[in-house]
Amino acid sequence: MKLAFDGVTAGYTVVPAVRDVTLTIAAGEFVAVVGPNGSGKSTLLKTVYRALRPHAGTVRLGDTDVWKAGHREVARRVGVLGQDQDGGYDFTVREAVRLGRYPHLGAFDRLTGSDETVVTEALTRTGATGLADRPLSTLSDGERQRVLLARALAQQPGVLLLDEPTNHLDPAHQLSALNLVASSGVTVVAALHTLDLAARHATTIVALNAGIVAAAGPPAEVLTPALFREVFEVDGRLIPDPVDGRPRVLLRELDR
Ligand SMILES: Nc1ncnc2c1ncn2[C@@H]1O[C@H](COP(=O)(O)OP(=O)(O)OP(=O)(O)O)[C@@H](O)[C@H]1O
Repeated sequence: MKLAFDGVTAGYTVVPAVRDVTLTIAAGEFVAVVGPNGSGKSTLLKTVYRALRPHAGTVRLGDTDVWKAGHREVARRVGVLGQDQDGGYDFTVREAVRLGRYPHLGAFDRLTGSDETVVTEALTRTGATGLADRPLSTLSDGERQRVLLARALAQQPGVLLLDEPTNHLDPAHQLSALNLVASSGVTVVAALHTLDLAARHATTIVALNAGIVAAAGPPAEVLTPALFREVFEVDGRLIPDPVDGRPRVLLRELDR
């Protein structure tokens, strides 16, 4: 599903946290939103899942203005893996993942066999099958993050919003989680701090600096030495991976 921001300005006080963001994200793209702490990455995502109404501008999912559509319609189309989302601690893992199906059900509907198949598949794809009967409250941070990703996938959304989806994951699970969402065919917008993961997995990088889009485009066009210096205040460069040629990021402290 296509996602478009047109002149979006949003924030928590009179000072906007994101300013005049205009971006069109085609169906199936994997967009990594990168930027320093406080640059507005989470804020931009919140305008899509209706956690923060923009002061100005529109956010469109396909042809639907998300702030004019019903809450339920947006909840069906947008899957969210938020930052330190608790996910309902009294649930078992399987129950938590089942919640992903609820936006698709009517008020008195129950999950069907095909809903259960989707839940089982999401658990399998995220490597969480072995956790299915555990209470969510007993999981490690990384295990819980995988389960919440399973829930977002079980929702079969048109757009998947991921706010630092890998911050608790070990290296193998970081790579598998990003490969999984990249190959899902769903439009993905992920706020990522690890620039190497962003460069390797994203089709498009959006770099935010103090709430403004500093650059947007393919990794090799956006992640230039000048951008690393100006936006991230590091000495950075992109090099091809010696094994598969995909872009990798090398970072050093800036010589001042
Ligand atoms: N609930 C809030 N109330 C007031 N200000 C907020 C709130 N949430 C975020 N902000 C401010 O809005 C700005 C953008 O924050 P945001 O969380 O979008 O940044 P971010 O790029 O996701 O940061 P990080 O990399 O640290 O997670 C920051 O200046 C932040 O202090």
